[in-house]
Amino acid sequence: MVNLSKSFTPAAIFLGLFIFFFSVGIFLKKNSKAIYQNWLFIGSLPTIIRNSKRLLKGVNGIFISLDGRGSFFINGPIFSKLKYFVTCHPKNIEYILKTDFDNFPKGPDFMQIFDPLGDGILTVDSDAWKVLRRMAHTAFIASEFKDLLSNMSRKIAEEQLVPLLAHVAETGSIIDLQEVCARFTFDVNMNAAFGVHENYLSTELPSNDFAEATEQVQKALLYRHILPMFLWKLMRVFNIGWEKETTKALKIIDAHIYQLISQKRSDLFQGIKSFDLLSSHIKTQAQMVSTNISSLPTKNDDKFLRDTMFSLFLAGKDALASGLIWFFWLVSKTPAAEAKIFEELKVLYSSKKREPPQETHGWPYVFDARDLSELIYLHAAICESLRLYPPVPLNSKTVLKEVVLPDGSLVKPGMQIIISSYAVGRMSWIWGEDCRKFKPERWIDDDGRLIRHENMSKFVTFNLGPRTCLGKDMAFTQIKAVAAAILFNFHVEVLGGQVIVPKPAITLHMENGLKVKLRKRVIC
Ligand code: HEM
Repeated sequence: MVNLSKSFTPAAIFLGLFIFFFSVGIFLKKNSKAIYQNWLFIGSLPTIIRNSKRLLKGVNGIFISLDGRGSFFINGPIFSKLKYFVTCHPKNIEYILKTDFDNFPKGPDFMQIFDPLGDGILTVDSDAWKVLRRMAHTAFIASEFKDLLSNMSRKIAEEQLVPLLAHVAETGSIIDLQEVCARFTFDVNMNAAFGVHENYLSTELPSNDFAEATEQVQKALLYRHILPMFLWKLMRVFNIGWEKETTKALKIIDAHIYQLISQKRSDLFQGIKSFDLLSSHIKTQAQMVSTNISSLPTKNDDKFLRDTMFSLFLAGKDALASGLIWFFWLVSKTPAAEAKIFEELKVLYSSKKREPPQETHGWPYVFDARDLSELIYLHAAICESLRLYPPVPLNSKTVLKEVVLPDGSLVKPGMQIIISSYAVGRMSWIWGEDCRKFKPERWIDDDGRLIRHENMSKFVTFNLGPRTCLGKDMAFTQIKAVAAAILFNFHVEVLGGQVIVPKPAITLHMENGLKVKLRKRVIC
């Protein structure tokens, strides 16, 4: 079994500062009864650092103790800019993400933390974002792109995923399903973004420099969120710790992406047709430049394409892998839900079997993603798992103008707003007393139709408003394809005794992976 998560050691400078700040904090403790501790001078830095591994549960615990208030403030050190307003209140969230959208940009600090992504769609605000959003939207809604996605997910499931899992089942070995999902989404997103097939998911579980460099960058992004900016910038200047590793990783990433752009330009020049996101962006960029529609970020240079494509690639890859792994875990713990998903797939399988011309439907059977789009219970189960384990559990915004939010909280310029989608799904006053239960039925009405909580502010997994996730349809297509390929062909047995906890990261992964054994299913 390959384990991609290499250990990550914070630099000594960080430890030294932490011990110093923590001791001073004990001495100057302001309010020992506070649920979360705010220390004079150093604010909540020790608490944040100490709890960084359990940040989500910690924040969730605070919300539970606030008994329906849904918001709280938390201070950073006075010498830093860390002043947070944390909320899971649906009305606040709707106001911030939708109603008063322009007042809550991501802000310059976000851009600095995420500078490995350059001026891509995930980092920029205002006019620059609008141009990128338009370009990406054009690419995502193209029917050729949608076809590319369903054909490719079927191909990867048929030629890589199922053969790998069949091998695991035959040999009786144990596999980390989280790693399998990560490799699947890497291949899918390389195809979708760049139109290339890396074969990262294959029986040999090969290494891949680009995949590993990407993972390194994501780790750095997490620590940049936790530490004061001056500290990680200092580490970058002195080229130490994870900043040193990040610089190395970025060289690998840049070299690979620039090579892919150059190859794509040459293919397009030769008239070779492709419908991936890079091809679409190269074409739109050329049109915009030639018609002078906008000179903003659409300069005809490769740096623009590098930033755009790396951002799109990252936006999809990790969220998708995270969505998949929590889904499998929740389903494995809920046999009744698993049985209903299987029954639904069996009905679909039988209807396909009757269709002329007869195909050879022996084991394994891989569904066409387009056929899966109508399955109600599967869709509901995916929504339910995304509610409990939103792949992007925290979202941050800044404040331009002082404003009173719907719950009465006053937020001021300079404050950082943290929206906890993780907590939204776990509050009884939002989702009812059984909010912690995995219950796909809550998404289905009495007539057996899907309830579209997706459009309401209590389901913020894909964001709300103008910056709603552009890959939502793609996410459902891919999760359904993998769920059907695995659950229809295999019994998944999650090994007992595993500690399943979220890993500290920007996206919600499992700290220790998910070790499983597989058995072939008999389909009759
Ligand atoms: C289960 C899977 C996914 C979830 C839960 C998810 C969730 C989100 C969330 C919460 C945001 C807002 C982030 C922010 O404002 O900082 C976002 C933005 C975005 N997502 Fe997804 N995402 C998923 C999959 C995908 C996929 C497969 C793609 C395809 C590339 C994608 C593309 C994007 C893009 C381009 C944005 C930026 C939108 C903008 O700022 O205008 N996402 N997503």
